[in-house]
Amino acid sequence: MVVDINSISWKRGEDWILRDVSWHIRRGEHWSLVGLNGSGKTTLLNMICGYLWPTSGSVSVLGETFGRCDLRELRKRIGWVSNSLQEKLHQENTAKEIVLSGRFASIGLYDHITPEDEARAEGFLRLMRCEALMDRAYQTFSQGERQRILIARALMASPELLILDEPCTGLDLLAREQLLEMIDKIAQDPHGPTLIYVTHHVEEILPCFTHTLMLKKGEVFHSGPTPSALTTEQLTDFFETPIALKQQDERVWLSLV
Ligand SMILES: Nc1ncnc2c1ncn2[C@@H]1O[C@H](COP(=O)(O)OP(=O)(O)OP(=O)(O)O)[C@@H](O)[C@H]1O
Repeated sequence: MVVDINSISWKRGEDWILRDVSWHIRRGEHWSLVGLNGSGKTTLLNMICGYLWPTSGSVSVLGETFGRCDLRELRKRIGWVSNSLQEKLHQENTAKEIVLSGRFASIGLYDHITPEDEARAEGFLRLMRCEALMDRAYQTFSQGERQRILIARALMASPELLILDEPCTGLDLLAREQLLEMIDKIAQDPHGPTLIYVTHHVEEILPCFTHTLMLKKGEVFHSGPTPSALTTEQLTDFFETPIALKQQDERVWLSLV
């Protein structure tokens, strides 16, 4: 089991931020995590990475049960690509240095780099179609290029679980579709990580995301195979407004009715 979360709740003051959330992710599955602003997605991811502890319930990730494992070691096996990471990186580092730093989970490069590390970094930059950007400083990149470099950086650590936290935020249509194509390639790699793809936009849920967890006001609204989640009925209930749904290329496109 990649993620085994049983009935977790998290209370702050009088508010339940998460309530009775269970989530079971098996190897071979890739999940999308959908929720409106404030539904508890980031809180749930913080629990998976061991940065927050549930008030009740149990969390086990990659076979390690929280409370009985070394969280620092476990975190090395999990990649989390989020927009907040962008601000922490050294803006003057080149794309290649940023990717290489992922090998050591460091901000900046302090460790000894081997020719194999360099070759792997270049390979991931090629995979993310950034080979032409390798030697340019991070601060000069567009949002789409930054996201691709951050994903290459995360892959450098060979994570078993990779969380992509709203990677398409701020991307134009073309940049979004290009990034989704690359994410699809990562998902198709049988030796690649299990993916959790976090989004507000169901249009971004590719067919490679076999399962979907819909979180609403801190509770599981729906959890299961993606086709069972992305129906007119479910989405109308989820958004609390009538939704029209169009299927195209095994993706759904929404409009209000
Ligand atoms: N430490 C905290 N103390 C009190 N409330 C908190 C704390 N952390 C989060 N919350 C609240 O919990 C709710 C869920 O927050 P969370 O960031 O998990 O949502 P989210 O689904 O990631 O939202 P978004 O899509 O906007 O990023 C919000 O109402 C937030 O204000």
